[in-house]
Amino acid sequence: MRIGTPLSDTAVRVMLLGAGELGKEVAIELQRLGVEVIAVDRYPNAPAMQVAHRSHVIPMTDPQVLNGVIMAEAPHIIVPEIEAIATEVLVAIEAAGLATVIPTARATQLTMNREGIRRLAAEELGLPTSPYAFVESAAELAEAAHRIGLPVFVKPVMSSSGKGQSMIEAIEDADEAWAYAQSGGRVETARVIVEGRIDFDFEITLLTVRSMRVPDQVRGDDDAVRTDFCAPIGHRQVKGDYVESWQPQAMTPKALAAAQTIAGKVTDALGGLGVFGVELFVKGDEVWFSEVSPRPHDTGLVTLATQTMSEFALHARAILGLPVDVSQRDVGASAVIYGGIEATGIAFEGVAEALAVPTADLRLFGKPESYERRRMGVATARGATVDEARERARDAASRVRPTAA
Ligand SMILES: Nc1ncnc2c1ncn2[C@@H]1O[C@H](COP(=O)(O)OP(=O)(O)OP(=O)(O)O)[C@@H](O)[C@H]1O
Ligand SMILES: NCC(=O)N[C@@H]1O[C@H](COP(=O)([O-])[O-])[C@@H](O)[C@H]1O
Ligand SMILES: [Mg+2]
Repeated sequence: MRIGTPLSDTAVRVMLLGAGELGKEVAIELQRLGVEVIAVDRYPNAPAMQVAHRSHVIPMTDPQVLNGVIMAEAPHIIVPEIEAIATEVLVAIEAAGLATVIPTARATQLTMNREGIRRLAAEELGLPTSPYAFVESAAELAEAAHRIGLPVFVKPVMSSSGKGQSMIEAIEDADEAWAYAQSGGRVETARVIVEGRIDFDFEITLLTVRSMRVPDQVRGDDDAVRTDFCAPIGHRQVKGDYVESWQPQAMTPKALAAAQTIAGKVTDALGGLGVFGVELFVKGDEVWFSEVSPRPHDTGLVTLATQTMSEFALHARAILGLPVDVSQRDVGASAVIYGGIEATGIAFEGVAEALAVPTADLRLFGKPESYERRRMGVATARGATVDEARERARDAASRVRPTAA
């Protein structure tokens, strides 16, 4: 793709739908390449808005309003960033040839809803997954949990970062899990997935990148797309939200091959260009598909410290049709900094102490409002071993103290 001058007739305009911490890093990478960036989210001063050329605050789940903003801005490329968008609008925009949706409108629609991607992966592609059922009431939930076998995970079909998610170990807890799922989704829907627990040794995100082969003339031809895999990222989740990640995660050659095969099949089926975060459970040589983000993944924040090109740089390059380099340079880790308090305009104490940890770096996202379990920043570090890097990242993160103004 030819890149023009931002804010002129030749500009390449990219619209981010969702302007959180992941979008902020993508926006910075696009800015570096001279792309005009428009950030959209549900609240003002979202992280990516602070580094975009302009921004819009709209309910992105309202089809009419979303369509209006897209029509007014006429972006060349639309980059969905969060699991709460009226994706039917993107389908129509793509069908009318008005913009390229990353990776494709269909992929965005399928992955926005756990039902779409789970049925594609398990029923169409035949990939191994946990046993599952979709239910629409507390009674159906209890019945499904009984059939699948306890413990089960209960999640709203449209949610992310563990919102509305719980694990139940007794049928009596079905009512509470149902109510929690209803309150926690990013979008109002009564549908819930019930999943049997996979007893894994560890879980990974396999960042998978679909990009154009060079030379550029072959654009438009299906064979022109190549798939690359980053080194596997290991992570630890608490209450369905990632708290720590590291790269690489050691695994057997057989498990790695199986992981790449699964990721290849899923991303081929979704199509388009860009980074995908393929979430997998691993036990010995065995691998299960969990879910996939058709965009950079939160656990992939570690790549800011480890790879030649972070997952955000890879996404920016890939969506512009530019070549990518997925090589890992260093062993590293990331650790999340939660708000811990409910307040607006908070301050961060201990930043100097955190950055005094060898190899440590920080991202403070600049979210205008903090709450207990809101991710407000992340610490990264490198090390001679994964253990050393994890220790350093955790140490750095723990030195940062969010405080009310
Ligand atoms: N069926 C399962 N078996 C075992 N663990 C599970 C299962 N489902 C979820 N988990 C655990 O909960 C975590 C979060 O689940 P999941 O990825 O489905 O939620 P999410 O809300 O989409 O989170 P995110 O948006 O951060 O990816 C998983 O990474 C895993 O640790
Ligand atoms: N697991 C998905 C994920 O990490 N998404 C990231 O979190 C933001 C929402 O944060 P918020 O809920 O604090 O506004 C999203 O915009 C995205 O950057
Ligand atoms: Mg997940």
